[in-house]
Amino acid sequence: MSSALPIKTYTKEAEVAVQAVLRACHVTKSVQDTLKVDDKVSKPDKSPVTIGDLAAQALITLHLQNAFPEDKIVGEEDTTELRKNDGLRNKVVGLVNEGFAKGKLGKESEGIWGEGESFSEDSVLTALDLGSHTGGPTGRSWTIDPIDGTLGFLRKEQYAVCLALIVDGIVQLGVLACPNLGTTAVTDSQTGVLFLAKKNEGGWMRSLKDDAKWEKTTIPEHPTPLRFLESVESGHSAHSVQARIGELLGVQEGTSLRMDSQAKYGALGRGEGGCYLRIPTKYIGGKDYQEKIWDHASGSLLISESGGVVSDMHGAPLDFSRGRTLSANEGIVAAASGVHAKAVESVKKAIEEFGKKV
Ligand SMILES: Nc1ncnc2c1ncn2[C@@H]1O[C@H](COP(=O)(O)OS(=O)(=O)O)[C@@H](OP(=O)(O)O)[C@H]1O
Ligand SMILES: [Mg+2]
Ligand SMILES: [Mg+2]
Ligand SMILES: [Mg+2]
Repeated sequence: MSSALPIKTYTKEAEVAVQAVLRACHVTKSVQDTLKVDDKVSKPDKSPVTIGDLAAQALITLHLQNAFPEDKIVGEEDTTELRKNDGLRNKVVGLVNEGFAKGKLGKESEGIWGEGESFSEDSVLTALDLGSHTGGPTGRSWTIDPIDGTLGFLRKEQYAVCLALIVDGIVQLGVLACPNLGTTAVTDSQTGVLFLAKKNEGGWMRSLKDDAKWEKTTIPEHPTPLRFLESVESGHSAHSVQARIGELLGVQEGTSLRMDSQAKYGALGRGEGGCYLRIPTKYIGGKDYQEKIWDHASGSLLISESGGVVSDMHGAPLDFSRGRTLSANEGIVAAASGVHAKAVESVKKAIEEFGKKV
């Protein structure tokens, strides 16, 4: 198992969450290396889902179900595609069982729950169906994004396996694994990084590859050079507005770091960049979109626990108590403490310039 966890409360939850995410990464890594055309389908909203997303969510849920049977699950994926596609279903069940196969994970899995267990098709489907909980302001629920940045995963670029515990609407614990992120910089050799955050206790990271020591994550007050982090997909955030915000903030031209997934929060959390912007495309004529809680729970906690500030684009705190989406919020501004206020101000100015009042 992973080296002793650095936190004092919610330790069992963190241990189970880290184990589940490590197993899920084992599966997503092997899927990313060998993905075939028919291992991917389109969901009704036209976004892609792969056998890796489905297997990882089932596998994480099986861990949670075993350790915390009363807890609710808010997962991105469901069984719609699997129930109508035999080939996909068989592959996903096979992958879940590969994830649990004895010895597969090496030293890290020795003696942990589930090693060598085998799960039936029924238990895999039931586990995935558990993810349909509505969330909300009371009780304990886990939110899972089994592959965040599926488009990046398909391009063999950045993606993240994300799991967070929300108690009475507040994110208490976040685990974020970025299998293709360099350990010291976004651009270094890609060994993968595991991030952990616990409300009021801090943020940490360690290499995903080995059982390395946890190091604290910290965001300097004024990172230099100031760069901003943004999505790769132009359909997911308004790049043109973000470029203007960058100018207003004094970001040098050509220094934005584009990467898929909550890997952006991971990079920011350890001091790279300085400002993560997510301005909705509706401000440049795109469709309205509500952010999903699984896309921000782990990452936003990592930022606030590493000395940064996270809000929506108007400066309001993110409200995870509203259900499956951040329906009380619009867009995201996550930044170093010395940058955040000016970033929110610049958002307002840039949006006004783009002709829409906020
Ligand atoms: N229209 C629109 N606007 C904003 N956000 C959207 C939109 N459509 C999808 N999504 C969500 O974006 C998640 C991945 O986006 P990222 O910005 O992290 O990465 S990317 O570079 O855009 O791929 C992606 O997460 P995954 O589905 O887990 O890949 C979606 O939840
Ligand atoms: Mg998706
Ligand atoms: Mg996502
Ligand atoms: Mg996803």
